[in-house]
Amino acid sequence: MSFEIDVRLRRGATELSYAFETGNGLTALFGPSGAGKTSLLDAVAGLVRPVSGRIVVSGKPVFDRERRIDLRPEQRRCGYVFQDLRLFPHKSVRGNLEFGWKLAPQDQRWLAFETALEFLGIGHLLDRMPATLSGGEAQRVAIGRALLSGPRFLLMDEPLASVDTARRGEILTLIERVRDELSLPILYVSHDRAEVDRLASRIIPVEPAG
Ligand SMILES: Nc1ncnc2c1ncn2[C@@H]1O[C@H](COP(=O)(O)OP(=O)(O)OP(=O)(O)O)[C@@H](O)[C@H]1O
Repeated sequence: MSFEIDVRLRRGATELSYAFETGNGLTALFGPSGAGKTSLLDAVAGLVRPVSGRIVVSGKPVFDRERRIDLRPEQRRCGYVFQDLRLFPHKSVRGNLEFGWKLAPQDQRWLAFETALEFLGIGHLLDRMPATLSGGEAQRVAIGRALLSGPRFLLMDEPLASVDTARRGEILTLIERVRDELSLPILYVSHDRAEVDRLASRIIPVEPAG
């Protein structure tokens, strides 16, 4: 199993619950705005603490309320590509990538810096600042920063949201390569049915609470 999830979260007045297990590959969380997709990614990353339940990734419990397990985000080794990318605006592309790279202890790095540049096609962007990048370029840098942190699994929140239509195919192909060539378990959020049909080996519907 890649992700074994059975948790309840509280977000403001809203209670959200999720229960599913996934195999390898890319699992899509699919549902309307406000249904609780990002909240679940945040809980898997360790940024939101569930009120109860457990989250296991590739056999390792990262949260288990009953067993009092709650690993810190950096102990979970997750690569998170945020919906709004969150590149550091004051750092160059190189600086952003190096930030991811430095997060990983040496023995947990499985992707060389040069290989990441080649894989993502971003070598020519190293000295650019994030504000000067197109949506697709910024997305590739955000994926690079996540991969360079030596993750055991990836969380991707609407990675096509800030990419214009002309470039979507390019990023979709890149995500397929991440899925197939790096064999990392991926939890992927989208509300675009065609996108999840193309990418996902499993689709988990997330419905609004109540
Ligand atoms: N920090 C917060 N405080 C209070 N309520 C929150 C908070 N974050 C999210 N919520 C609420 O929790 C619910 C789930 O939000 P979440 O962002 O997880 O949904 P989503 O499915 O990812 O939506 P979208 O597709 O619009 O990103 C919503 O009702 C939202 O208003």
